[in-house]
Amino acid sequence: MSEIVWTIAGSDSGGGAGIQADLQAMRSFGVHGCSVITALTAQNSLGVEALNPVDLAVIESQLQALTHDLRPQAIKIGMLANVQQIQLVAEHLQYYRDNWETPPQVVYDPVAIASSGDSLIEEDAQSEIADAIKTHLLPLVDVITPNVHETQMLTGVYLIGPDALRDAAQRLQQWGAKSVIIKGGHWDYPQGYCVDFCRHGEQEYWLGNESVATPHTHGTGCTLSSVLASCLAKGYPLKDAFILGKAYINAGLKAAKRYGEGVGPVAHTQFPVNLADFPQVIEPGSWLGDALDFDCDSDFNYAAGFAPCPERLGLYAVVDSLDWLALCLQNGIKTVQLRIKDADADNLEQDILRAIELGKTHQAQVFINDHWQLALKHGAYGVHLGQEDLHSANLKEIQDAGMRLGLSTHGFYEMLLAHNYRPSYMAFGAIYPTTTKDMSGQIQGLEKLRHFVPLMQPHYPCVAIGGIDLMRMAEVVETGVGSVAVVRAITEAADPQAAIAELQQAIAGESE
Ligand SMILES: Cc1ncc(COP(=O)(O)OP(=O)(O)O)c(N)n1
Ligand SMILES: Cc1nc(C(=O)O)sc1CCOP(=O)(O)O
Ligand SMILES: [Mg+2]
Repeated sequence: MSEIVWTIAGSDSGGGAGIQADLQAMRSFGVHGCSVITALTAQNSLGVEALNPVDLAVIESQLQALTHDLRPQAIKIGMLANVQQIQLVAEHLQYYRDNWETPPQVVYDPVAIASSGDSLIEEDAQSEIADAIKTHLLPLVDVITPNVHETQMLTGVYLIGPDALRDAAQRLQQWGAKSVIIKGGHWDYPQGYCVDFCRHGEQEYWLGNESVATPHTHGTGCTLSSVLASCLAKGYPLKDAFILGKAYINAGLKAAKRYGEGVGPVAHTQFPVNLADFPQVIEPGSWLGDALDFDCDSDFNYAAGFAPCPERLGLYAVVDSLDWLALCLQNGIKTVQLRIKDADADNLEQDILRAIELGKTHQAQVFINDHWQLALKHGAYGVHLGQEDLHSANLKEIQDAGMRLGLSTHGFYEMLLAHNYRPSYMAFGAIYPTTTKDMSGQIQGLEKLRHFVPLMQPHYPCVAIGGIDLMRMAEVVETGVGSVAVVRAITEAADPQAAIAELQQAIAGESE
């Protein structure tokens, strides 16, 4: 646990929200949480009995103490009770931005209304508070996470449908927030579903799942923003943090219990491990996409459920020529991919045809990268596609031909997007830095592989790829992954035949 995250928020005497929820969520994600308390709310499960903002000097002293020693990678901001508190926190954020070598990422949950329906800001100052948030705080915020009421309060946009959410998010971005996550917990659109929206720069992400039927939802907003801050502190991209936040909340709602006579707290569990807790990535063409009126490319041929391949693919060689492919097959590798990146290569079709024939001769699984039309034309065992290919390839034809489909993923969001298609296998990369391909910003590491494998391997053969060599094979195979794909470990080996034998042995030895 080396990352530090601060929460600047109110204390909830009832123990379900505010600082009390934030620190529990941070612990679940393995970061060290520090607190700056802005208000001592007197709350229980029935409502807010008193607000009690903390003096500015007391907030200042907490911030100073943490600044002197425990500098954070991310800050979660929750309840700020008045305009003066907003200004003070904004001054500090500006200072960190101007003076620290690596300023923290800032996640702001603009807490205004508790789940009991009670206001958490000084009510007679609502409009000044909204103005101060827009003027002082939003320009310093990386992610703002309002619920439907808070979005309407801040933007004046009435959230009647997806376009209204887009419009509201853009307004919040115009005031300075880099990214916006609008929580759909109170939205109930489509009925019985919980849909959340993220606008990150110009990019949009929509996640949805059936609403969890429980009245015990106290602290969900605080918890989500704390998970986001924790994941950002650990270097996760926002779209992955968004997925994990939703999954953690879903698990917490399912496990939530009654404490007191009113709204109980969302439970705090662990880093999400059950696929059933994860949300669905909503895409155009899907049922939820249609319900939300998403535009769909007319030539998009959505298909899900592809022919199976062996549960464990073992050593998987990815090569760029017929000669390498033949050498791998002759040396006993049973899964090989022909990855020719030059679409105008001489003899491209001829090489693909020959690769498919060689695969049949050796009773091996030969996958063709990218060139799905030629793979279809010549009856390949399978194709390997990237996520960017999903809307251009004719998935229906690939499925109808009984051809296997392998899909690349880079992180939790792409993993769930790939899951929508029920492919024949799923690849996770890049596990380590590699020089074969520019994978900057997409290095997953072993810790994430350890999460991906138990989530997906019960459903698909899983493949680890990127920077893997003989030295690293043992720790990769230890994650339980059933297949390891390599390029340079074979093609740049001094003795490729010996390297293949050693790699095969390392996989077999470790998975025994
Ligand atoms: C087994 C395996 N995993 C991932 C990839 C990468 O595929 P993609 O994202 O389509 O990128 P390119 O290989 O086309 O550069 C792969 N080829 N094989
Ligand atoms: C082709 C490829 N795809 C990756 C992904 O993560 O999607 S990593 C990668 C390169 C793998 O090469 P090497 O074994 O030489 O590191
Ligand atoms: Mg590709």
